[in-house]
Amino acid sequence: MVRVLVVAFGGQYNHLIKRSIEKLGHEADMVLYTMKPDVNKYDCIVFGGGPLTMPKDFEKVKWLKEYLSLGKPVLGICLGHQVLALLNGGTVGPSPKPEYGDVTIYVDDEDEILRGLGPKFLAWESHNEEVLEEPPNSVVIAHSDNTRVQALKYLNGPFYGVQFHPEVQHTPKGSQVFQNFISICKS
Ligand SMILES: NC(=O)CC[C@H](N)C(=O)O
Repeated sequence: MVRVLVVAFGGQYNHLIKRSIEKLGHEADMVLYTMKPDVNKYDCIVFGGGPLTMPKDFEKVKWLKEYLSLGKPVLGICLGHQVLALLNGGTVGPSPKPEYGDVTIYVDDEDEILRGLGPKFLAWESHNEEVLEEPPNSVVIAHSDNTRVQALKYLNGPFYGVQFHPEVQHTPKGSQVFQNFISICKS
């Protein structure tokens, strides 16, 4: 069994991340980022979504950089994906075309985190900001018509980011993302 720490940023779907992981038979605890949760007893970490605006609020979440040096797998979702990108030297700012609702995601590289999801799938989106320039140590592995960086894989660690929400039922194949992440956590 894999033990996952879900770092919550106050997003309305954060508890669904915990539920998605538990449904797969694994353990997940959710702790608000302001509590600076101790990550020692967990195998991997998820950064959830939330109403913070990046990069304006980056100072508040900068301390999460500590987690990246531990070598544990990290999955960033929506805001969490934006935070992960900023921690790794990417650029985040207002979306030229914000997305809300069902969006088709095109898989550019069916890497381990998007295994079983190509060549395209439907996902739920809710964001006003996005990763405008990916970090130098990352590769864009999915895009949509309005957002160039829908998913990132990092080359400096087992880190992954998705702009869409795999945890809601409006993303029918979302559970596959968590299944893939759990497999990464196990390896
Ligand atoms: N749902 C979210 O996590 C939103 C993240 C961020 N505030 C944005 O609008 O892009």
